[in-house]
Amino acid sequence: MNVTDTLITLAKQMPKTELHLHIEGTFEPEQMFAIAQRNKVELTYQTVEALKAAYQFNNLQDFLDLYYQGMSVLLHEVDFYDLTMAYLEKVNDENVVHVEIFFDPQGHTERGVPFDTQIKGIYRALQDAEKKWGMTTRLIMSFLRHLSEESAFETLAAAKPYLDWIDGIGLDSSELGHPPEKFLRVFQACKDLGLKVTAHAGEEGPPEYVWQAIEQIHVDRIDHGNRALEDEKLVETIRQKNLTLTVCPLSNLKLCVVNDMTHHPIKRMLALGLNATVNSDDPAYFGGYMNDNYSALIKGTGINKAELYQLAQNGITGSWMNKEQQQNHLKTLEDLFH
Ligand code: HPA
Ligand SMILES: [Zn+2]
Repeated sequence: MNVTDTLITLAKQMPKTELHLHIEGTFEPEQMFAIAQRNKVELTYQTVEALKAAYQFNNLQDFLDLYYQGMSVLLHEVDFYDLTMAYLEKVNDENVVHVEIFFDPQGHTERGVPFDTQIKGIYRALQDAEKKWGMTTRLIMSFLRHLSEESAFETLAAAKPYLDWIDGIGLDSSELGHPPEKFLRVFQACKDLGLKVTAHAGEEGPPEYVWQAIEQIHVDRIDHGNRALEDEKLVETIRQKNLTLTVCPLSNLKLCVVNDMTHHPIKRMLALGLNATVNSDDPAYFGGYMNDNYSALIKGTGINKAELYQLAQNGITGSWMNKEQQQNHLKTLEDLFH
């Protein structure tokens, strides 16, 4: 076997964590059509093939328009359960041992689907995965940044009875024009409740948005963070604070954040001492789950064995699983690599 194939095999075998995954972005067209039919909802696209053909994006907004359209067929608790379970089954087969899943409550409450319906379906699937496979899971409620801070506060109020099920808060959707500082007060309220905090920053938005996420929102993690590399002082700050970046290679390619996988900055991030991790973001839309993301990086950027090991380690140490579980997975990883 050549070096590339050996590394791809190793990437498949190693215990992996997924820290940046939107559950609504795992909606495979086949399942979307099946649930649409079950719920008697009309989709804009008539066939699975026509829908798949539309997955050509020039930027984040192009994708989001389809993403919100797709999730509109989710109406009942069982729909959220089925969606989540289908994803968990897939990644369990890929040796993913721990997942931290975002969901976008406002994408559903805005259409009249109650918060309770969504979270009950998602959480039941997470619990079943823990029972069935020993996978560990965390749930991250994300605010849509194109909506108001008031709407985020309403979402937090709806979540209050379920705080035991929610581990962290995220910030996603259209980044440009919606800086983190717009959500300063609501994130402070989340912190006061003891929730972890993360935010998408520096995917399309400027380094200034990453600064705001760190200095105003006081994030525990940064989702994407690609454009932080444009600012040396920011890189130094991220390193000093030991913040993890949840990087999404195939997403970056599909949304034209990078124009070619050979130009992906993940090797540079590692060389700069940043805690970069590999994640799939919205795998049904971007052409692949965890193993596909690792394969694409290995083929495109030529990451070596030491870098692959570092990425997997960062995924474990940057996760919100408990320390004992981290130690166990780090040991398994070490045994596999040495
Ligand atoms: O990649 C993303 N960026 C911002 N918002 C999102 N919502 C789902 N995926 C994304
Ligand atoms: Zn994302």
